[in-house]
Amino acid sequence: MVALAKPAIQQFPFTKTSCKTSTLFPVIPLIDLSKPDAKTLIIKACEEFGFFKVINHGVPLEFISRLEAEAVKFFSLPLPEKEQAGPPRPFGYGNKSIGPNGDVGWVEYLLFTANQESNLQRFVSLLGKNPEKFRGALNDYLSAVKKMACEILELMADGLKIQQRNVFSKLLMDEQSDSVFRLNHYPPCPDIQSLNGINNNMIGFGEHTDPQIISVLRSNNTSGLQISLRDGSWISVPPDQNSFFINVGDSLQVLTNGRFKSVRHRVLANSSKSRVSMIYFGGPPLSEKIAPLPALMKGHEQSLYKEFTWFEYKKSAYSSKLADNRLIHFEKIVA
Ligand SMILES: C=C1C[C@]23C[C@@]1(O)CC[C@H]2[C@@]12CC[C@H](O)[C@@](C)(C(=O)O1)[C@H]2[C@@H]3C(=O)O
Ligand SMILES: O=C(O)CCC(=O)C(=O)O
Ligand SMILES: [Fe+2]
Repeated sequence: MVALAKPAIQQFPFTKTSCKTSTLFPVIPLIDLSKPDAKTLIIKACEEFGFFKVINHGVPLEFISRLEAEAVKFFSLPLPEKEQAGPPRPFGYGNKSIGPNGDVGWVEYLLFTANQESNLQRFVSLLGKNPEKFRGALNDYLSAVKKMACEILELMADGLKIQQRNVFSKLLMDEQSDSVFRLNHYPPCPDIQSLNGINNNMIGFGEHTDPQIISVLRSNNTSGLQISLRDGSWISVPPDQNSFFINVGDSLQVLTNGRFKSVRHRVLANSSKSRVSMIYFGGPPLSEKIAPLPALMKGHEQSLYKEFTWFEYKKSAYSSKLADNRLIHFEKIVA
């Protein structure tokens, strides 16, 4: 008997619209970095959502549009040309396959190290006709976004009443910081409305938490990003091309002994518009011990986590599937 191959589109994961979605529409916390109440609101947002939107961020809009234009130019190249910049392990072009463990999404992407000195030498020359332009746009964007991420981390330390203001930001500022940058392109998804007579949403990027300390996300004006609330329901994040969205990562959850929660998020493909996003994942040096900060431990408070380095966490993360709860292996069993 000849087995019929599934139509290509059915090999992708879907969510049905009947999936639990929130009916209360809580508003995504909005932080104006120029206002004095920013640090208090950031703490509240990190505790309640692990996610917030930032305005008055200081990143020149010209840096954003220049990098977006370079990304769009690259993703418009014929597939064989883009594939010359792959595979994405550890850095380069990837298409549909996400990570090393069989996850797939309706997405193509470029992964870079965010360490600008070592960046790009190897594959920048493959990034289209004018790699210098790409490199310049990337470096300007990365410097400005890293500065903003550090400012936010310092406001967090301040808001948590930690004396050492740079306790988090120094991890990103370290020359050995293991930070990553990603450009994602979600092409418009073919019409899948009527598959099986149910409303389906194609998964662009499956649900997950980010393993690092902090992620700084910017997208064009196409919707798709959703975050999961504490009750497990999903809410859509209205896109805003002039703002940034901040995710608490797993490592920040541990550094705050669970006071901040890393946010579960995903991207649904859009049926008519393409989405382009750029995300800076601020991570510590590989040798850094990730453990609750002593300054945050009250009285006899115990660490909720076993001791580990970022290298150990990353190794474990990269052997997991996208949707897995990666922190569970590092939680202490408290009697
Ligand atoms: C399935 C995977 C992709 C990922 C590595 C992993 O094994 C689990 C974590 C994933 C993630 C999510 C946030 C970032 O996009 C990313 C670059 C990261 O650091 O962890 C991806 C990894 C990836 O795409 O390689
Ligand atoms: O592309 C997006 O908007 C989010 C992607 C994401 O969560 C990731 O790359 O880790
Ligand atoms: Fe993510």
